[in-house]
Amino acid sequence: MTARILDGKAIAARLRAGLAARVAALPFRPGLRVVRVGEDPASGVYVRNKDKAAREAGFDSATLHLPASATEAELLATIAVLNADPAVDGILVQLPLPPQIRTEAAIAAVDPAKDVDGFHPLNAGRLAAGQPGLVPCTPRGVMHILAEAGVALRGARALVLGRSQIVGRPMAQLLLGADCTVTIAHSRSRDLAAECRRAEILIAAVGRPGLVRGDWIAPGAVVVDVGINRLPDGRLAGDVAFEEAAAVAGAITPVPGGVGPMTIACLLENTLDAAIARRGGA
Ligand SMILES: NC(=O)C1=CN([C@@H]2O[C@H](COP(=O)(O)OP(=O)(O)OC[C@H]3O[C@@H](n4cnc5c(N)ncnc54)[C@H](OP(=O)(O)O)[C@@H]3O)[C@@H](O)[C@H]2O)C=CC1
Ligand SMILES: Nc1nc(=O)c2c([nH]1)NC[C@@H]1CN(c3ccc(C(=O)N[C@@H](CCC(=O)O)C(=O)O)cc3)C=[N+]21
Repeated sequence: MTARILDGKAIAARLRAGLAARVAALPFRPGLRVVRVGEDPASGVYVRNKDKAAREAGFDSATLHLPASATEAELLATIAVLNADPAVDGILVQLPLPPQIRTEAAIAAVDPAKDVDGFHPLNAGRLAAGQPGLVPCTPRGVMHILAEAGVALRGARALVLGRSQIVGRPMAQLLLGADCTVTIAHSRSRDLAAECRRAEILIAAVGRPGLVRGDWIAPGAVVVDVGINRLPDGRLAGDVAFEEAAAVAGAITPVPGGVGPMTIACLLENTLDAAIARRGGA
């Protein structure tokens, strides 16, 4: 048996085309601003891909670049200007930040109504409380992939590997909200392989290339690989050993071409949602 490949790149392209049509019908252009501090190399690709996708879909998109030596006060002042700018609907502060800046302070400074990353504690709290708000892009993208693949969520046993604020936790909240039976595993979990083998839906978000082996996967399971790891030879690899897993799973996302492009499409979706919530026009 060989797994169905869930083509995130194609799903993302369709999602972006739908967003572009909705943006074209608005009397204004939704505004997105990415704030980048310093030169984290992994962030470069992401920021460029995002800018291109945003412009193609008709968004007013720009990146503000502060030097690696910028102080926390300088970053907070930049965010305050964007919070006050009525043309700006979405603000994303690119992570990681240099060590002199507290990540929590930067996240908390963004107006929750413009927090298109969904990282602000108010939006994280809304998600945990089952209230509407801005949801982190990567987990939102995973939910789109599961929907497109026709995966039945109600009552399904889902395992989320990873408990970060930006991926694992919000992922688990969304699956719980969709009536999955959710387990969250992490670096202190006792028997990861056994936890994985119980899962009908397995979401890997750990940042360890090839950690999830083929014999950890239940036959027919749906495997979503969020991991994006740069190997020494320059290639990208997921958290799942793809060839082994694809021989056992029912469906699986590749890396690249899986969750990554969905993150960018959902950033645009969040920006459009934020723009409509702020200005009307739905
Ligand atoms: N596709 C996309 O668009 C995106 C992809 N990513 C990728 O997803 C991956 C995860 O990102 P992120 O959540 O930010 O990472 P973090 O490093 O913030 O979190 C990793 C999580 O995995 C757990 N973990 C680490 N090692 C192990 C292990 N050996 N066994 C079990 N659990 C482990 C950690 O446990 P503990 O809490 O105990 O430390 C932690 O909860 C990365 O590869 C990242 O590049 C991230 C964002 C977007
Ligand atoms: N505030 C903030 N929000 C983020 O959402 C955020 C961030 N900071 N910091 C960095 C991570 C990482 N991330 C990626 C998104 C898309 C791809 C992506 O499109 N990947 C392509 C491949 C790109 C390539 O070829 O390198 C793919 O998987 O097919 C990758 C990585 C968002 N992040």
